[in-house]
Amino acid sequence: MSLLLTLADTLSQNLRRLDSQFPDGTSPHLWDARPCPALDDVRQLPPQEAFDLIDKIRVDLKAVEALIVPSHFRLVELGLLQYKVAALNTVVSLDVANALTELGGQASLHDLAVKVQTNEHKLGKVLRMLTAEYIFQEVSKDVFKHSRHSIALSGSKGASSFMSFITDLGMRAALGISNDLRLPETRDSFSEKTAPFVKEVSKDGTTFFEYMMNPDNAEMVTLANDGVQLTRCALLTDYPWGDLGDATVIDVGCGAGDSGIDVMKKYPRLKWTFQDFDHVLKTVKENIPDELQQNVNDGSIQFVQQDYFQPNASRGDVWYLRGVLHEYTDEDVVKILTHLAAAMHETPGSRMIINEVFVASPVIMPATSSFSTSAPSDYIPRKQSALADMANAMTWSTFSLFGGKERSYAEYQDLLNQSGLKVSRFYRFRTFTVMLECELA
Ligand SMILES: C[S@@+](CC[C@H](N)C(=O)[O-])C[C@H]1O[C@@H](n2cnc3c(N)ncnc32)[C@H](O)[C@@H]1O
Repeated sequence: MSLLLTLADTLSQNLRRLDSQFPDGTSPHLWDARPCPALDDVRQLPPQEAFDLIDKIRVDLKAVEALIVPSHFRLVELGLLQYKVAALNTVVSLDVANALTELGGQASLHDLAVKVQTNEHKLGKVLRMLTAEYIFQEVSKDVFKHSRHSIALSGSKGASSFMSFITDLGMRAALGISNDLRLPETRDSFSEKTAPFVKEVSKDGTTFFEYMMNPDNAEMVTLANDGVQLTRCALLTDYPWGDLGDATVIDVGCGAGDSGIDVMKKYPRLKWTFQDFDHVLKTVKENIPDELQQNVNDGSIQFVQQDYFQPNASRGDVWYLRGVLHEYTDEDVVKILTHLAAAMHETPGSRMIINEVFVASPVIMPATSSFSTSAPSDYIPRKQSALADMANAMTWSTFSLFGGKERSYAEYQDLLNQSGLKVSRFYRFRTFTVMLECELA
């Protein structure tokens, strides 16, 4: 059977299986200007089987595209993707989604252009870049209407602020990636000081972290919080926090402490030690909500100033590192992990949990397989972030702005082994992050 027919059969089967995952009348819609309840609420996750099917279907749909599009068009189209990004950036900065809502959810191009004060012809071209992605829809010539995805850009708490960040500052930083890999002074660097943001955007040595902390750019912190929502529900749901009972979790390099706070709200029996520098802990203390104040008063929540490059003073059952290790070179990661392994020796049975984005291979084709007639979705590796393509894009986004090094499962395994630890379990979340559980070797 040809690859085209294999894909036709596999997609047909998987789409039918996916449809059966949605109870009657809840199958995803596209044209109605409202979110799809089963998929578009960041506070809930689709069932595991539906999530896996969606991942597979997307890989096979890309294969169909790659199969039927001539190489010269395929490559040029990929090279022109910046115009999609620019279109998204334009509708966000002109606030087209809210304008369309105010015009009743459907409007002529003329009325829309008048409302957002731009040129009608250019706006039409921008909108059509997006209707091709089913963001907005053209319902008759030059008449545009909201779709399920464009409605997400409207409202004061819509996706638009995060979109404006990744399509503007993110795009500018991304332009520095090829030079970063090419130039001898940056190609082996994972430092925030040489990150593409510094070279392409700030140009005066200001790092992205310093830029974020500048009170003039206060909106950056809110934006970062919007990004967090893409992974938070999976962090709370796909790791068995409830099985930890009343264990003590040490939140190493806790930052604002938001993930620990959310975990404790859901699992109030847990004891929690926030570790970071004093000035950071001050903010964490301010962030503790009323419902957890009693845990502070009775000592179930503690705040400990701790440099993770020094021997660790705390004792605990679960050592939690979220978004910490990707900031460091391999040598520094081994230093941090070795100190933590020494502390874990003080509490028999303790474990470490590492929450990161893992570098992922969208598809790995064994050279000996009958791949030419199998669907690529049968070759998605499991020990990595799900949504591989999105996960990898996220790693580039982080690197372009902050520097640092996101790693694969095998790379983490190697660093853990060098530090006296070993992987005990792997949790592939229903998002692009994972949890790696480890114990003393
Ligand atoms: C990328 S943030 C991660 C924050 C948090 N875990 C989260 O998930 O949002 C890294 C944190 O590590 C802290 N940090 C940096 N160097 C440190 C060190 N040597 N010892 C302890 N904490 C450190 C920073 O202050 C920052 O809050």
